Amino acid sequence: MPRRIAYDVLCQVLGKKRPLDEAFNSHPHLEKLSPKAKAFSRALVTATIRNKGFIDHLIDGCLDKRPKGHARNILNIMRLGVAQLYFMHVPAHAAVNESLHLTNYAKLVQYKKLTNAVLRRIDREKEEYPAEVIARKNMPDWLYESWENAYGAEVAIEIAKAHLTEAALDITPKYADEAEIWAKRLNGEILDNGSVRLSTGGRIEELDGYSNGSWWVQDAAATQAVKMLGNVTGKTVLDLCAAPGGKTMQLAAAGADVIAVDKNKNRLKRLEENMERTRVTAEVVEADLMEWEPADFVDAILLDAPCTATGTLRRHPDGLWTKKSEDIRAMADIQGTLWHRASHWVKPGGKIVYCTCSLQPEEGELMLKAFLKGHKNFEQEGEVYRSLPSQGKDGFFAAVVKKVD
Ligand SMILES: C[S@@+](CC[C@H](N)C(=O)[O-])C[C@H]1O[C@@H](n2cnc3c(N)ncnc32)[C@H](O)[C@@H]1O
Repeated sequence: MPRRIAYDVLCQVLGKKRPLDEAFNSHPHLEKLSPKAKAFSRALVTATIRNKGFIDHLIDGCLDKRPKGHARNILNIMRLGVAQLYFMHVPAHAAVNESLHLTNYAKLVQYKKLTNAVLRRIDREKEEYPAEVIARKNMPDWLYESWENAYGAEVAIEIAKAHLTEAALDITPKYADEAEIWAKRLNGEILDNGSVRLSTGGRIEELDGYSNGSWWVQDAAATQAVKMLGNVTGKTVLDLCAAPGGKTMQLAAAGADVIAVDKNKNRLKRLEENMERTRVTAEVVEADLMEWEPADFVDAILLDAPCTATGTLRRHPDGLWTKKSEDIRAMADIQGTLWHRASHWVKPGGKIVYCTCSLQPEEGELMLKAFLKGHKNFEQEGEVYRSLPSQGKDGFFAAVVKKVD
């Protein structure tokens, strides 16, 4: 059963470009699995997607040509088999036999012999590959080349290598001076920005301090944007593209009067739940920022714009295969429009922090350059913030601009 679910989810993600979290969590038979089987199923499909480029390289080496149409799904069975052999420490006989059973489930029994031959050959020829080789093969060329262009070859390969493992779990304590307490209680370490990095496994909801809202999950890099606004106590801050509310909670906990705007109802529901749990308040507005406007000017704005999210692929490796290079231009257009609209809503002397969790300069450094060129009534304040997964944080960009008149 766990492998069947992994197979179904893999077909959904690679075939239908459905997000992994959504496809996995909505699988109709998920609740029939024990917690252990559920964890195995999730780990298997994630390892397969994370290492798909390398796995396909091995499979392609055993095939004259890839099957077409529905038969293409046999590749997904082989992929899951190779992932078990290479990345899941499953004994070879179990990985192969379970994959052969899957051919019945997938109505692809005519490929049983081929699947057996491919998996046995890959197991026989199994060798240790350098991390660089696996990492590079896992990255689509368009994406890897964009990082080479932006950060140079040495950094690009380090970024790719960072994607071989899952990202750490960072939490933001509601009160900054409680970082030490939570680091001790949750067996974590305090990072240079004040986040606590957890080594504890298990369900987040069951960890000490979660249910009473003493902290929330937020990558260390993502905490930077709010900090760049400086002291927000008593200031009215528009939190644009706010859901599910990581930065809303940060702003509200720091004493700002927050107006949190987002157009996604479901994500706003999560924002409301998050605020209730952490006992912070904000005015919540469900609206499309392409049309909505605030009633008054505000002291400051945080624009956490929608983006390609190529900085969070360690957590969401499905993005490697669901995103395309054309998405960058489309996102940059939206980001430019949102930033331009926001530029009308801040008081003179007020600041806008623009941020994205993308590694693409078009959505970060180049977007800032274009904004400054087109908005002479704003000037950049301080240095930009740019983090990379190779530094152990999500890829993130943030810049502050100030309205000068
Ligand atoms: C990067 S996420 C925001 C994360 C959030 N700031 C946090 O810290 O938890 C981007 C958000 O932009 C929202 N969004 C995208 N386009 C929008 C629009 N035109 N109007 C309002 N919200 C939009 C999405 O619904 C999504 O929740």
